[in-house]
Amino acid sequence: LTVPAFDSISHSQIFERGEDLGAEYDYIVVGGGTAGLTVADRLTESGRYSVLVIEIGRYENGTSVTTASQGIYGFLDSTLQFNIPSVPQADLNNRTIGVIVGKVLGGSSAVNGLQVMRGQKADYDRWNKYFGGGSWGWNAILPYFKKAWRLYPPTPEFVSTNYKVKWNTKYWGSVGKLAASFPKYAFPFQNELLKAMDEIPGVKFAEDSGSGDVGVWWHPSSVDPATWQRSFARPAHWDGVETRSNYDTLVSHKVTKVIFQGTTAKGVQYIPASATTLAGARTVRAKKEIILSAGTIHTPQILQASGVGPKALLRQANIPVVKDLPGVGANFQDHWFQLGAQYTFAKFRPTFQGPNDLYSNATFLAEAQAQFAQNFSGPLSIASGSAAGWFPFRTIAPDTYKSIADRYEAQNPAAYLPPGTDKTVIAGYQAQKKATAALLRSKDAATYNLFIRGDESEGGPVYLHPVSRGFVNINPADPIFAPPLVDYRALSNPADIDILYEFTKFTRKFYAETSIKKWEPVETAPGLGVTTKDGVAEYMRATLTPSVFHPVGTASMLPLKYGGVVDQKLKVYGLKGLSVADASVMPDLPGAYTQETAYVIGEKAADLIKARA
Ligand SMILES: Cc1cc2nc3c(=O)[nH]c(=O)nc-3n(C[C@H](O)[C@H](O)[C@H](O)COP(=O)(O)OP(=O)(O)OC[C@H]3O[C@@H](n4cnc5c(N)ncnc54)[C@H](O)[C@@H]3O)c2cc1C
Repeated sequence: LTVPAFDSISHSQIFERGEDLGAEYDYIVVGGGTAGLTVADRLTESGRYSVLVIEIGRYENGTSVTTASQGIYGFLDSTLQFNIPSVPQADLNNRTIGVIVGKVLGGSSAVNGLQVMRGQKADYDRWNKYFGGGSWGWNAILPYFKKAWRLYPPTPEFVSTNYKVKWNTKYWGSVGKLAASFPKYAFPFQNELLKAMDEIPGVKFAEDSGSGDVGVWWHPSSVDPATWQRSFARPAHWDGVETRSNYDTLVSHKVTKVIFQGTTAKGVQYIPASATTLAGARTVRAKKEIILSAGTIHTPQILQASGVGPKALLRQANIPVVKDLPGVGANFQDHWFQLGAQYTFAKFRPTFQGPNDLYSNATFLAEAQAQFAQNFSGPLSIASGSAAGWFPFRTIAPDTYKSIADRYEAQNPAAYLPPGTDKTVIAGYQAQKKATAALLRSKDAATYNLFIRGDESEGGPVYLHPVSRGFVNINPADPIFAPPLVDYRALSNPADIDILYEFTKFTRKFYAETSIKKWEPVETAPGLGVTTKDGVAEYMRATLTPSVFHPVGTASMLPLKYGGVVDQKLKVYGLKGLSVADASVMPDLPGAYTQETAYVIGEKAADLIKARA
């Protein structure tokens, strides 16, 4: 076997031809992404087990993945992503949304916006409660956050020049392979916005972005402070493991299905990523377990293509049923944005400059480049952001939150799910509905996120817990080669409109009634003329984007009676030798962006798998 010289970085043995692989490994990890590379690293550490990772994307270490500044270069390189057109969104004027996830060794962690944060304690405790207890609550998984991430505290200068910068190392480890570090600069107008947030009744600054609290916080980015390059799954969990002869990686190959003997997963079938037929398909066997880590969009596709999913769909696609599991592909969720309420500030200049000056002002950019070249300081030390507000629904809608939560809770759970939804999936939605209604009434879980950059124009909020539910299914006409059918079903539940109407009113109040008003905010969208709920709804239908690239939920960790796909040990129900470790197992969204949690799923999965080895 030859190891091609991909570049000077040493790493797991990498192959580009299926012919070069062994016939059998202890474990096969499908998808070398955020959680997948974490699992594979931990399983190979002891040398006791052999592991093969199969990744559809390529090995890439160019500037599009390594550049951390501005946090956009991975996103801008379309060769590193899937960009799947969604099903036209019936309640969004039939608009189609691009479903973007990573397709490269390192997965979405190689192309994401590098923002590092975790959900609230209440989120992880809720995941446990669906089972009536267990080992996924906040206290149980905090050690995995610490294991995964090493925090590099902000510089004294950053702390002294910015508003209420707080962090607490007790929520972080010091040995984790992933670096979480703070920029060395914040745009001064960001501080104006933060001061204004501090004036909102009931809002506090959290002691750390990882403390599991709501409020306002400064958060680090996944940036290695030694090089100021992106810290992600590949450098953290794959580079530097060249001494492990028990660890092989096949890139540029797509897993088409899991092969079963009865109900035991025995191996996988795979083809070159560019193949358009199964003519050259090969198989490789797993002695112990196959771990699906292909992400929320592709894990359900692989399960269904393998005969694990809702039986009616499988029959329609002529796929023999290995296990009728109605929850596979259901319960699809993402954070939403582009919710209107966008602002520019008439008095921004001449006092301030903002992130957009890096694109529009050559002198400003040249100065920033000189500062960055000197010691990684200045505006280019920022990835895509460093502070935001995370507010409970009752904070933003103190007069209406109860009635909105009550009305939502009283809904018939089947009324807003796709026709024909299995009764277990409906029961799961009912359980989630109860939990989400409680969340809407709670002080401890955020629903509204106002992400601020300190720019002349600021966008609207992010919606952290949409109640509409979508699905990701195989295309029955071509389960393997056609992209999956992704339907966000955004705004299919009218309770989302009730909630988003409150978002719009609150955002307006924030700009009109706090000290930020001195910079003369001007609402550019939807415009102050749009005041009624119907008017806001119409605007949402025309503009809302039902994704911030945080898809979850399509292989949910929920009880079987709630349409679950995996149990709390991440094993697929009713099958042997098959588990899932990626964002698809999150039963519902955390009230924060998802990468920290995806890594934690990988860390915990590895321990669970080793414990049953
Ligand atoms: C553009 C973008 C910006 C984001 N910004 C942020 C942010 O700033 N902060 C934050 O916290 N989160 C962010 N996220 C979300 C976060 O990165 C993801 O939640 C997380 O990385 C998902 O991890 P995963 O392991 O579930 O999937 P992934 O990391 O996506 O891994 C799945 C892997 O499986 C591979 N694969 C798929 N199908 C197959 C197949 N058939 N055979 C073989 N391999 C396959 C894929 O190529 C991929 O490498 C962002 C995501 C994106 C896409």
